[in-house]
Amino acid sequence: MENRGVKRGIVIKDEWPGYSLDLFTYPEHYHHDIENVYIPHGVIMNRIERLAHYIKEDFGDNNIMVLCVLKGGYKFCSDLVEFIEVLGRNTNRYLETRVEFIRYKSYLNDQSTADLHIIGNTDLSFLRGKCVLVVEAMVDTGKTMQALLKHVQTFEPQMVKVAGLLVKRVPNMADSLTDYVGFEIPDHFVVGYALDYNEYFRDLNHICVISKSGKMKYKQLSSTPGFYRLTFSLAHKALIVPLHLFIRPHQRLAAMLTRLLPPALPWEPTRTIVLPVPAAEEAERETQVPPSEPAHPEDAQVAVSGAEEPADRAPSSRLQSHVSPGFGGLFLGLTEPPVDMKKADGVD
Ligand SMILES: O=P(O)(O)OC[C@H]1O[C@H](OP(=O)(O)OP(=O)(O)O)[C@H](O)[C@@H]1O
Ligand SMILES: Nc1nc2[nH]cnc2c(=O)[nH]1
Repeated sequence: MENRGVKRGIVIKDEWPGYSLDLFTYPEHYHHDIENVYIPHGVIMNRIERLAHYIKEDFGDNNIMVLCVLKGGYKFCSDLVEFIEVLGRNTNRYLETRVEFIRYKSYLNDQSTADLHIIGNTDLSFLRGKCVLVVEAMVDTGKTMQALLKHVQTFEPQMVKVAGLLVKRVPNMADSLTDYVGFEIPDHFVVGYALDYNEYFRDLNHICVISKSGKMKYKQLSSTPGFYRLTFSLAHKALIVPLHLFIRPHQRLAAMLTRLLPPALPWEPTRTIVLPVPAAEEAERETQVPPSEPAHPEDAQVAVSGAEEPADRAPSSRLQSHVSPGFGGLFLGLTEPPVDMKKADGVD
């Protein structure tokens, strides 16, 4: 099979207006949140089938170690692997596929942030000596893919290829990172087919351009501005350390004073605490690349803005919101969770 079009994929021109929403079915609740159907689900599927052919040709008789980049890549990966397996069943050359996952996160709203996190297991030693296919839904600035490929190479795989469903046409475009491209698209923020905007729209089957009102509706405010956060954190440390040393032995007095003092400061940076991760869940621990702040910004956003917490987050990240110890507790260094939370977590 001729591999023309595989490096750039189907090139969608800047002028492409997408299809009118009236022509397709989609979840009704997103009616005002998307501009158009940019790439219909059927077209996505057919393109993926074609990519499966290219990949099968290139990998020859080598088994494929698939590394799926979550969360955005989960639908693409699932459909791509399915097509590769179907091809295998219909020929006398069946390739074994094994699928592993890695989760990267860097976007808040429609902006790439300075914090690029690997969430979960960072040990990819299962890649050693293997023919690896990295599967990613979107290559935009290329920051995620560059970091991932650097990390992957440290585990000395035999070969690494990258399948990107969408590659964005932006200045300093990252097209050299991908070997198999579904579509090259203009610089629009697209959602659907597992691509999200603050965790919304992953359940949309088509790829669509998000509307202005959709952005407004699901926007998350950045947590306390950096300046206040830094000042607060320094002041907090300067006061807490000496106070903690003196008052900590008098727990009862401290608790009583806490009840008398006013609740949290209006600009308190976070109402989220990180619970200790039990040994069995150690593999779920969160790591940052490069190391910066310990908590995931997304989690702070949700807690501060009071937005609905995505259902999938709480159990995996072991983060739970609770009413903070407030002004008094802050200055007295009381950071234990309230009684009801301790019960919920089985702490005596
Ligand atoms: O090329 P880049 O500019 O780095 O952007 C690409 C990344 O952005 C999205 O992930 P996101 O950080 O939103 O996390 P998610 O996959 O969990 O939605 C997408 O799924 C890619 O992984
Ligand atoms: N959902 C979504 N995530 C992205 N990450 C980088 N670019 C995009 C985009 O256009 N849409």
